[in-house]
Amino acid sequence: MKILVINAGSSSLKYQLIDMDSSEVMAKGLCERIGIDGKFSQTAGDREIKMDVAMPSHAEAIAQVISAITDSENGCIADLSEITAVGHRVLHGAETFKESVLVTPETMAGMEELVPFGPLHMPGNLMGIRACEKAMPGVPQVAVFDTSFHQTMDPVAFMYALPYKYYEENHIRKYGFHGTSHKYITRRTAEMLGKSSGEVNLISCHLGNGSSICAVQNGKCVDTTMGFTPLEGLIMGTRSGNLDPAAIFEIMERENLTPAQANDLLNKKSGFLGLSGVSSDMRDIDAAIAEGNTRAKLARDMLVYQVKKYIGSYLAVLGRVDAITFTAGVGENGIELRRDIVSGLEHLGIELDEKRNDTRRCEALISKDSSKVKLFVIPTNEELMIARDTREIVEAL
Ligand SMILES: Nc1ncnc2c1ncn2[C@@H]1O[C@H](COP(=O)(O)OP(=O)(O)O)[C@@H](O)[C@H]1O
Ligand SMILES: CC(=O)OP(=O)(O)O
Ligand SMILES: [Mg+2]
Repeated sequence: MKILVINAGSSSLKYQLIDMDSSEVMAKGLCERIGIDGKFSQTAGDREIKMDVAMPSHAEAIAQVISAITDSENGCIADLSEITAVGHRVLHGAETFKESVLVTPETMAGMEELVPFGPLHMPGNLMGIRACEKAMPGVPQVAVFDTSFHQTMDPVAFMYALPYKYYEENHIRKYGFHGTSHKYITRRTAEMLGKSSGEVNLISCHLGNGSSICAVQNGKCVDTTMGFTPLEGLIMGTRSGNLDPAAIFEIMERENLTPAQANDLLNKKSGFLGLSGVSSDMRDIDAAIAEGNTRAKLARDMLVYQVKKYIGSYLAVLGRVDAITFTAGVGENGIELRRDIVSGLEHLGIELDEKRNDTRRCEALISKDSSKVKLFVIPTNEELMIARDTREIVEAL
């Protein structure tokens, strides 16, 4: 069974074509700068494609993906009919979709209603589904939600202390995101500890362009840092993370901003980019720090401080913690960042092994043998999780 997995972001689209029988990733690629100019790359075995392609919307990106995987020279399948099903990452399931679902006219209508809950991601997610429907009519498609893994949170963790009617009537509450990644990290961490998922307590740190931390008890999410949207929690590439809402009312009044402009300010102009004035990208932040940029250093120090603070609070929530796992672009590559996050936590049984920590982008135990809490780096694999859910739903049809 060959499954195409589409992970559509606000301005990018990652994809993998996976042969589920052999677990082989037949092709893997990335469409970047959708809506700006358009850059495309794909690897299929030892064959590579890299080119500039105009991609005004996600529809052109999907067309490019299809053309690349079926390319006679550098592709990996002769015809689209080889694809059994398509799995899509969808940002927001809210309280409507607690688990992955088959895409039907009804579920599609339900997802349309959630666009206001995820204005940066949902339009691209849904456009990706529609474009695949058009290119592969009749091929089953499955939606896998970033929110699903967090559905096990208790109301004490997910409620906001707003007038209750906003929860009852408008479903305003914490949902949490990166759930597919946190679920994968939970499973892999359990495997590395020689435990079943249901036995493991961990703190999963997904630190990328978007970042979130998840507290997992007996394999289930009990709390997470992102909220109603992926804006809450940690400082991120362009997102502010937590702040006093009164601060934004003050700015809105002062600069006469509309709610949409304020949303844009917090989601796209804040975080590392807004603080440093340099970039949203951690590699650029590191380079700026090396040149003595104090605002870039402040942004990085804030991330370290905030992750440390959440680790402390989730240790309190969980009681026993078997492991802390780092994943995503910054978590997998940030050797010094990981060191700084866990330094000073030795009294809590968290002991980093500096030599083991000298690793990037591969699975590794990075704590000392004497460390009560094990520390791991595990590259995330959202695409594999999406493919597995897709197979399960399609096989049950
Ligand atoms: N070698 C590296 N060292 C430090 N940070 C890195 C490295 N490689 C990638 N990153 C950072 O990872 C982030 C992107 O993470 P990623 O998980 O790919 O993001 P997303 O999926 O949210 O787009 C960027 O800030 C990037 O700078
Ligand atoms: C939910 C979210 O923030 O996703 P990403 O990290 O891909 O931006
Ligand atoms: Mg990501």
